[in-house]
Amino acid sequence: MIQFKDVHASYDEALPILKGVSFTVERGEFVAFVGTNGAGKSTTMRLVNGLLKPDAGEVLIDGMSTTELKTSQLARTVGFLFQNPDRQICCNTVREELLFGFKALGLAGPEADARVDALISEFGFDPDEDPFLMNRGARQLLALASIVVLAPPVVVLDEPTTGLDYRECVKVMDIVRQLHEGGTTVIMVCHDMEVVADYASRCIVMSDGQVVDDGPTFEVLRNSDTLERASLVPPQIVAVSMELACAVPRLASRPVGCANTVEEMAAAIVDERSAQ
Ligand SMILES: Nc1ncnc2c1ncn2[C@@H]1O[C@H](COP(=O)(O)OP(=O)(O)OP(=O)(O)O)[C@@H](O)[C@H]1O
Repeated sequence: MIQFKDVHASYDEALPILKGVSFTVERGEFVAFVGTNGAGKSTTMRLVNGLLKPDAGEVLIDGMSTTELKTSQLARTVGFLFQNPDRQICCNTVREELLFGFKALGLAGPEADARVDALISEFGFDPDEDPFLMNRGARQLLALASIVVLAPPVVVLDEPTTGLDYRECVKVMDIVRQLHEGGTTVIMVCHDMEVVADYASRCIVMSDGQVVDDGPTFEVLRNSDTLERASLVPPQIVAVSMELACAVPRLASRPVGCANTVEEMAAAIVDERSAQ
């Protein structure tokens, strides 16, 4: 469980970045952090993995403050995918890259080798390929695989789909979904509201270093005040159903005015037509 209690944080104490952030993420949740550029989302992620410590307040991981936990202890609990995979990749071959985390944590050995080999075949990697010659999507997959292989109970993903085409995005996010279904807690910063809507069950909205909304994803993404306050554009189907409900008030309580997905909207339109 991850708990932020009235957390204040900065890179330079004269310029506060987080201004009293509080939330709790329970084991097994899939939470998306959204908000405008500079809202403090990545800073919040750096506090989760202990790269940054709070100026005031507390960040607790399973009840232990990150100021007391050693970096190596935190690294075993929280896997971190950087926004740019090139900040993470440092080895000359895919196999070495996947073994790197085990070596850094002092866990190299036959079991680690077996896990790496299994993952290489699962992801379809060439173990001898130079990661720096792989394309952007493949490097992102490798960076994600280097976390998955360590099986941390929590993964933090800072904009995992930025710079990926649709096919690569689905591939990366399907792996994240499988991780979550296997019991991993997922915390993700994401600017793509379609991805947020498709994968996260809870959404925390940040603006100017504070949490301005926190709740089930579609409740948050259908809240006009939140959307305006954090300059968010909802997923297209949500936008269409909200527009319909606004333009024709009787539709607000009908499925067509509440549809969140393509499937729900298609079924709602069929219902609406057969009710006429
Ligand atoms: N390493 C750093 N040193 C100094 N200031 C920083 C550093 N990283 C971020 N900041 C500043 O902290 C503020 C919050 O940045 P942060 O990256 O947390 O926001 P964000 O919500 O993740 O934005 P984005 O969506 O653009 O990544 C910004 O004003 C940013 O310039």
